[in-house]
Amino acid sequence: MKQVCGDVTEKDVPLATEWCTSITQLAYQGSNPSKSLKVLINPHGGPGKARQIFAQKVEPVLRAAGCTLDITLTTRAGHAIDIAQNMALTYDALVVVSGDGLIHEVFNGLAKHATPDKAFCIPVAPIPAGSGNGLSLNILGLLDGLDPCAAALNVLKGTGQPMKVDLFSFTQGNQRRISFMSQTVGLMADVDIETEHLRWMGDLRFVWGFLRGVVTRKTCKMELSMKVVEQDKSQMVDALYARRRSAAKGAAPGLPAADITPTNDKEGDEVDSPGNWVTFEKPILWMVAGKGPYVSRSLMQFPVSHPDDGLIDISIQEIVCLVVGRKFLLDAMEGAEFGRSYWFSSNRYVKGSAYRAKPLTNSGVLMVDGEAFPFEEFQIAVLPRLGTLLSPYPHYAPDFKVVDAKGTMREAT
Ligand SMILES: Nc1ncnc2c1ncn2[C@@H]1O[C@H](COP(=O)(O)OP(=O)(O)OP(=O)(O)O)[C@@H](O)[C@H]1O
Repeated sequence: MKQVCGDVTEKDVPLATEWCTSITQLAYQGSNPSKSLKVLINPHGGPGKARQIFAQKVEPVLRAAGCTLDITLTTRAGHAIDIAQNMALTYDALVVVSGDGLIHEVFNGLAKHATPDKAFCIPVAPIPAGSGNGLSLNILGLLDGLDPCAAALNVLKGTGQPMKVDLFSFTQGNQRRISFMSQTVGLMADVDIETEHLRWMGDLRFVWGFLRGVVTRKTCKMELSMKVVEQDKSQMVDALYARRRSAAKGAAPGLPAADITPTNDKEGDEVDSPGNWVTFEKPILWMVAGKGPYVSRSLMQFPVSHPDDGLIDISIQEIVCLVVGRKFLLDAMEGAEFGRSYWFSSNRYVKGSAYRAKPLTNSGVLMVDGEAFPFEEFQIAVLPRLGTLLSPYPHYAPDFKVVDAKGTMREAT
């Protein structure tokens, strides 16, 4: 018998091959690591290191696993929309090396695809290379969410069972866009826009912008109409953990026609969604609505969010007789990365199936998924389970700590 290596003979080769295949299957949790991937890289995202991050930390991992890569460097804003819109539906996943802005473009491109329902079934996998990287943090958690190598492994392992996620239909005038993460007005939106030029600072720009906002402390006047489904904070925490345990899955209903124009009739809904309409018209410091616990490493904005409950979490920071002063805002920074502000009584937090927002002043900032939009009336409806993500878990990765009777934060059980 011919020696192959050391004591290994020809007859051992089939056995060794079978053994290697089993190890590979074990390592990749039953998913085939050799994938066909469309890769989008934004060379100008965040601190501008996306190209190096991909070449040094991500590409070697994907190539070693035998993946076929079709790589495009985006050359302008809007480029990723065009690519996703015209993409062949033959890829196993769409890998996005950037921050959340490019992910926003990708989902909007998929919505314009000739066959959007099929296009939305191609899973999207973020590789963190922007400033906020909220989606990556939500999929991989605080520890791994900013690690490009962990994100590369998620691409190889995560396609076994992609995670369905709700998206939002954002309508303004007769324009419809897809939002996947957040809509923000007031101080938090000012923070985003006023620190655009500080992308080189990475996510520290948000902390700097918040401190600056505390000094200027402007209020914001909006009329908010929310179709509220749940508003009891303790029950929302209980539901979070119950749902994580069961991680229920259902069928994706698809993208409704693009012309769901808003109606002014509060009784008549453009979508058949649950809940009761509630109107809120007090001056506020900010309103942030969206999905996914983290919007950046320093802020767990929606700690009780579920990927696919068909609802949007809405957080309104009220002004209560000037109690919300500068000291309060500075205190609010402590524990913000663990969602401590969720428990503040001045943080009105509800889950709804739709909402409308109408600015009552002429000037202000509206950010959608971190991108600036006209400060005008808009409407949001949830598109249940339309998006598909690669994720190691069937739920968002970050844990939410609860506050006990003594005000100490602890892990929820
Ligand atoms: N080649 C390019 N030149 C200029 N802008 C680009 C280019 N490619 C993409 N963009 C734009 O850059 C915007 C921001 O990109 P990205 O999300 O990657 O970074 P970021 O905003 O720093 O990160 P985050 O959204 O997580 O804060 C995108 O919305 C996109 O419109």
